Amino acid sequence: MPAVSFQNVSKSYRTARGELQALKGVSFDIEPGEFFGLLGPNGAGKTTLISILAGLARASSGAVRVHGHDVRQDYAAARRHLGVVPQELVFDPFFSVRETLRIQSGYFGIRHNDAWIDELLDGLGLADKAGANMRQLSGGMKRRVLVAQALVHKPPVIVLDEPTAGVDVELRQTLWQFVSQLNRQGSTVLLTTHYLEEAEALCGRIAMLKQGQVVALATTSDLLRGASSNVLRFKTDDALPPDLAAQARVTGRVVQLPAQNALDVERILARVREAGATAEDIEIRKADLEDVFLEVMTGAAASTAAVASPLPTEELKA
Ligand SMILES: Nc1ncnc2c1ncn2[C@@H]1O[C@H](COP(=O)(O)OP(=O)(O)OP(=O)(O)O)[C@@H](O)[C@H]1O
Repeated sequence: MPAVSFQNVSKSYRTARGELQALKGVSFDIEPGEFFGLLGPNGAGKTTLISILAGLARASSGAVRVHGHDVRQDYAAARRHLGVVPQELVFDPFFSVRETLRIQSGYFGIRHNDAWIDELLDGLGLADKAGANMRQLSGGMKRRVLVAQALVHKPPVIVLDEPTAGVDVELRQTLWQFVSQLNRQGSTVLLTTHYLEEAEALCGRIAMLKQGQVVALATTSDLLRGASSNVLRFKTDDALPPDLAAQARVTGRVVQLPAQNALDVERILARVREAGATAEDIEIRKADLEDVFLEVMTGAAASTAAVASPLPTEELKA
């Protein structure tokens, strides 16, 4: 039985400008023990999908199950199997860290949870803050408590919605060490993030959402293999010819272009020279998840076999 199952999930919102379809028939399963990444640009529908999974929003149609429990018909059982770390920090400022975690345990009917609470505090680098009031904690510390709070009932499925947005390197490392350890011990992890480096390092399988639809669903290594295998990187102050500009990832002076082989590299550099531009600091590197993501989002990867797409190519290009 899958740990999480999304079956043909659609969601529309009524807005002042009419109906907005945030999710359009999303289907995929996450198996127990997977570290699964859900990626997509702003507005793709990631938070909507997670809100439906957590029972905070209702799907317009389709079904979502957690360890076989329907999130609507069998809400309490589904919720018990889930530990959701939300994006936003909301706490009662008057309780201490330990009290906050005891209260949360109480919501799940768990008493005498201090041994596990201590393990959580230790694992998340919060041991010396157990007695501190929530209002005395820094933003990063509060975020750690949010993670601990989601895990008080030892849920088999951990859902992290952009847990590292705006947090420092130390917290990221603590968080990933702890979550990876829980994953190695059998927990299923569903992660949404805009940090593609983190997703590449952590996730075994990835789904990419675009405008409410799954446009790629494959193991991380298959996604990387399916991408243009190399990237040509150089710096320039000059304008690129329009055909190259359309494919390029440009950050300030740095231009990055997919290049399969040496012939591609020569062809691109010749085109740059012909356009009267000068390329400096030329490098060739292996494609990473960010390159794959950009290829998928611009439709270029729709034809690559390794990107197991549930949609026909025509739909992807539309
Ligand atoms: N309560 C709501 N009412 C109306 N429209 C909404 C509501 N919540 C989300 N949307 C719209 O649904 C679409 C999907 O939004 P969602 O927040 O799920 O995207 P996301 O992938 O999580 O984006 P981000 O990366 O910015 O968090 C967007 O167009 C958004 O404006």
